Amino acid sequence: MALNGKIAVVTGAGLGIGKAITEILLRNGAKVVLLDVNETAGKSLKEALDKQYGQERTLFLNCDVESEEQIKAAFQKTVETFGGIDILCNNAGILNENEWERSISINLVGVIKVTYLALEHMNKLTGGRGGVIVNTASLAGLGPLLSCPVYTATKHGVIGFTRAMAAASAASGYGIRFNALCPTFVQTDLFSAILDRLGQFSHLADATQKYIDTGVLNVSQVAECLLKLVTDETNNGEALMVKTDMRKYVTFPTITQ
Ligand SMILES: NC(=O)c1ccc[n+]([C@@H]2O[C@H](COP(=O)([O-])OP(=O)(O)OC[C@H]3O[C@@H](n4cnc5c(N)ncnc54)[C@H](O)[C@@H]3O)[C@@H](O)[C@H]2O)c1
Ligand SMILES: CCCCC[C@H](O)/C=C/C=C\C=C\C=C\[C@@H](O)[C@@H](O)CCCC(=O)O
Repeated sequence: MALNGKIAVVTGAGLGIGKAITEILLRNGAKVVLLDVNETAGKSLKEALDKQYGQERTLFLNCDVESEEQIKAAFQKTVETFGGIDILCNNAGILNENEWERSISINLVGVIKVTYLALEHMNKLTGGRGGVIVNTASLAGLGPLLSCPVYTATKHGVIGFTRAMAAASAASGYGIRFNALCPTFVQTDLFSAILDRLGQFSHLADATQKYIDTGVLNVSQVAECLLKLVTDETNNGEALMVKTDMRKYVTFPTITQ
């Protein structure tokens, strides 16, 4: 998929991995709608991007992925402004074992809500032009992160949802590819704040450090892998594992093996 003229929506675009995803999509020719609950971060990034790319290439909308109403309004505004949606990056997420229900609501339910509402605009069977949806999961979606069991569960759910949607889309003719991005630790605000977010598992901070010692990515390294999942049209139903020393498409058990 060439990105020139394509319309992308990125959730959690204001900071961290979402900001890097936004920037790499812009660099490669897409127009990007930035959705974030953090209005300050979103407006600040929009201001900076306007100077670099012009005001017409981006749109910032304050949107909480927990709110169906706000998501609907954001997609309506996106279609009114740019004419459609080709790429969706479900990136917004939190890590907070103290607020585990909210973690589920944002990391998993939010991905499902945004995906289902985007289908109304992207699905070829309902007048859309197809495209690609990439969900930011995590290495914790492939194996347990012992100090964050609910976060681990949300990311396992994101990968399962992504792979099932990829199969459903292919079998139904939606014209939409679905892929999951599974990075290890990445230097962002989420990562920096984790010692206060482990809740009843705070005693496992030292054990967690042993995982962290395997390496920490920068956001640009993650964005490069996102670009691959978006542009390589052979990628559907993939979970791309990203570590500091390797990238690998994960293989999963199948019903016949
Ligand atoms: N940092 C890591 O180590 C790491 C590793 C693998 C995967 N991830 C995942 O990457 C994604 C981005 O994380 P990050 O590290 O860039 O975090 P971050 O905290 O730096 O940025 C997350 C962004 O999402 C926004 N956001 C949070 N809740 C939201 C909501 N309800 N609605 C809309 N926007 C919301 C925040 O305002 C923020 O701008 C998350 O899904 C996270 O689970 C992070
Ligand atoms: C404490 C910071 C949390 C950041 C959250 C972010 O999503 C990063 C998670 C990073 C690592 C998770 C590691 C899990 C590792 C093991 O369970 C391992 O079995 C994973 C399986 C994949 C593999 O290494 O082959």
